[in-house]
Order: sequence, then C-alpha cells, then structure tokens
Amino acid sequence: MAPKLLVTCGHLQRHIARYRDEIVAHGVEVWVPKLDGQQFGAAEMAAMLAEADVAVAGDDDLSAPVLRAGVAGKLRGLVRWGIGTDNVDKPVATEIGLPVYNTPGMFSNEVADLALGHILTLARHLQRMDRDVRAGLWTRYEGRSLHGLTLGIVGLGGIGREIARRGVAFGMKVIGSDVVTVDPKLLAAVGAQQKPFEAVLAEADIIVLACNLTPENHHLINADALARMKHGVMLVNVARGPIVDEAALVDALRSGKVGSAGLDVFEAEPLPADSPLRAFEDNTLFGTHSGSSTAEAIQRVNRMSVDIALAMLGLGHADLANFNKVA
Ligand SMILES: NC(=O)c1ccc[n+]([C@@H]2O[C@H](COP(=O)([O-])OP(=O)(O)OC[C@H]3O[C@@H](n4cnc5c(N)ncnc54)[C@H](O)[C@@H]3O)[C@@H](O)[C@H]2O)c1
Ligand SMILES: O=C(O)[C@H](O)COP(=O)(O)O
Repeated sequence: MAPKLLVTCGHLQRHIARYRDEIVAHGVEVWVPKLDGQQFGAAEMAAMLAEADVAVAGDDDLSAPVLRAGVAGKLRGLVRWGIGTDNVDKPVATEIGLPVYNTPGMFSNEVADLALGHILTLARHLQRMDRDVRAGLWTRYEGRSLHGLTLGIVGLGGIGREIARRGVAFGMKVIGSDVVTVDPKLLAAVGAQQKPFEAVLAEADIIVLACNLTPENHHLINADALARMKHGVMLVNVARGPIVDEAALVDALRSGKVGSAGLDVFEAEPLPADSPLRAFEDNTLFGTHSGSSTAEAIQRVNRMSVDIALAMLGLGHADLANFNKVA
C-alpha cells in the first residue's frame, strides 16, 4: 500500500497543488484533510496520525497522547512547519522514537519585518490616522522619534538578531537578553549588546519579545516584569502569546505603564470576542499570528517541509542530516 503523507498545516494545504505530482511520482499518497478552524484538535490529530506514515503539521495538537496514538498506528515521522515547537511534546516524541523536524531560520527576516511594522505603526499612530482619514477626520498626531530610543529584545536568536539589525538601522540603541550567552560575533554583526533580562526591562523604551515558548517562559512578562519596565513602554510580541500574562498587560495598559502594545500572538488564538484587550483601540495593534506569512517565506518552508517528509520515507533528493531534528 502507498505510504500516506498527511498535511494538516494550512500553509502547505493551500499550496499543495504545487507539490502533489512530485509526491505522487514517488509512490506516496497525499492526504489533505479539510481544515475548518485554525488547527486540528487532539482527537482529530490522533485519529489521522495513526493512519499516516509521515505528516506535515502546523500549530495542531501534538501532545503526548496524540503522538502515542500516531506511533501505535503507522506514523514514522513528523515535520513541524515553522520554528516554534511548543505544541509538540518533544520528550515523549523522543521516548517513543518518533523523529520530529522543524524548519528554523527560514523566516527570521519576515518576522523581524513584522516587528518593525508594529513599532513604526504604534510610534507614529499610523492605525489611528488611517481610521480617522477614512472617517472624514484630519487629526495630526504627535508620535515618538525612534532615533535615540533604546530597543530591548528578549530572545537574541534568529528573529531577535534580525530585529536588532533593523533597530540599529533606525538609529536605536539595541540591547537584548537571552538565557544563553550569544556568540559576541553574531551580536556585533547586528549591533546588539547582550544584557541581563532585568536590565532590558529597566532600560528599554520599546521591548520586543522574540524568545521561544518553554514551560519556564510561560507568563515571563507578568505583573512583576511589567512593573520593572519604564512608564509608557511599548511592548511588541511576535513570539508566542502565553509568554505574556494578558490580564497583567490589560492592567498595565489601563494604568499607562504600558503605553502601547503590538501583539501578533495571543494567549488564545483567535483572540476571543470578549478579550479585555479589545477595549484598547488607540494604543494597540493586533495581528493574526502572521509573522511568517509572506508568499516567499511560505513557499520556502513548504518546499523544505515536503523535502523533509519525503526524506523521512527514504525518498526524494534531500538528506535528512541537513535538517533540524528536535526530537
Ligand atoms: N509570529 C509568528 O508568526 C512567528 C513566526 C516564527 C516564529 N515565531 C516564534 O518566535 C520564536 C523565536 O524564533 P527564532 O527563530 O528566533 O528562534 P531561536 O531558537 O533562534 O531563538 C530563540 C531565542 O530565545 C532564547 N530564549 C529562550 N528563553 C528566553 C528567555 N526567557 N529570555 C530571553 N531569551 C530566551 C533562546 O535561548 C534563543 O536564543 C519561535 O520559537 C516562535 O515561537 C513566531
Ligand atoms: O513558529 C512558527 O514558525 C510560526 O509561528 C508559524 O507557525 P504556525 O503559524 O504554524 O504556528
């Protein structure tokens, strides 16, 4: 029977026509289940993974019981489209011998561009001006000059360093924190200085979150961390929603401690209709977890995901050793 490649990731689903003939030519069946929401839940994923040989998944439920159900069936390998693997139970995948790959570094530029988009929009009130002009108003807002401000980046990995490079280009002093000591040559190349987390909180006028979500980073930005920031700080999150305690952020927006917030990601996605964050219309900018979403980046990562999936089946031209194994 032909091995099955399951595609639950929406980005690859939308462009699967580009790869279907190539995959089928390798004797592999392509299985693209209908994606009604943003991602598949545990029950659906468990049932599908058990019937698939390999899968390319997005932010779907890849918790322990789901992975165990997969390997109890036919599953031999998993590709997590993109960078973040916080939805994958990696220790369990390792324990049960399920190889899991991701595609790091494939859209650092794109996510960094998005972060700067948030910063520029909030600093110069672009979203308010656009809204006002459309409503027949001609309000002349007073923004902030970026030149001379201190940009603080939490997480100096691939995305964080690209944000740093852009910050320097805008004339900002760039500092950043990380839980590891980042190679000074990499930092020098982008003009960033590594400092302790506390110093970044205290010194930055704009703080961008670019770290990965781990159990330790859940609510890293809580009431205590917010209290240590400058009054009126701009907070931008292009990493993962649960890094920020949204209830504490709402309080900080209300008090003016946080002057503005750009959020591409949320604790619950899509953002619930009754989220108290919605009350802040003038000083927030919301995104749809779309940091990676450019045509170019999606095509790049789709190509790589298909290559990894085929290589896990021992097919195609790519060598698995060239890809990033996370479990
Ligand atoms: N908004 C989006 O659409 C989007 C797109 C891609 C990635 N992301 C998120 O961005 C994250 C970062 O991506 P990346 O490519 O830069 O990953 P990366 O692994 O290259 O860098 C992450 C860095 O964060 C550091 N870090 C971890 N915990 C930290 C903490 N408490 N304080 C400071 N630094 C900490 C790590 O040591 C690492 O250097 C991903 O894990 C993903 O969750 C979001
Ligand atoms: O971590 C990532 O690579 C990005 O957030 C994109 O992944 P997702 O949109 O599938 O969560």
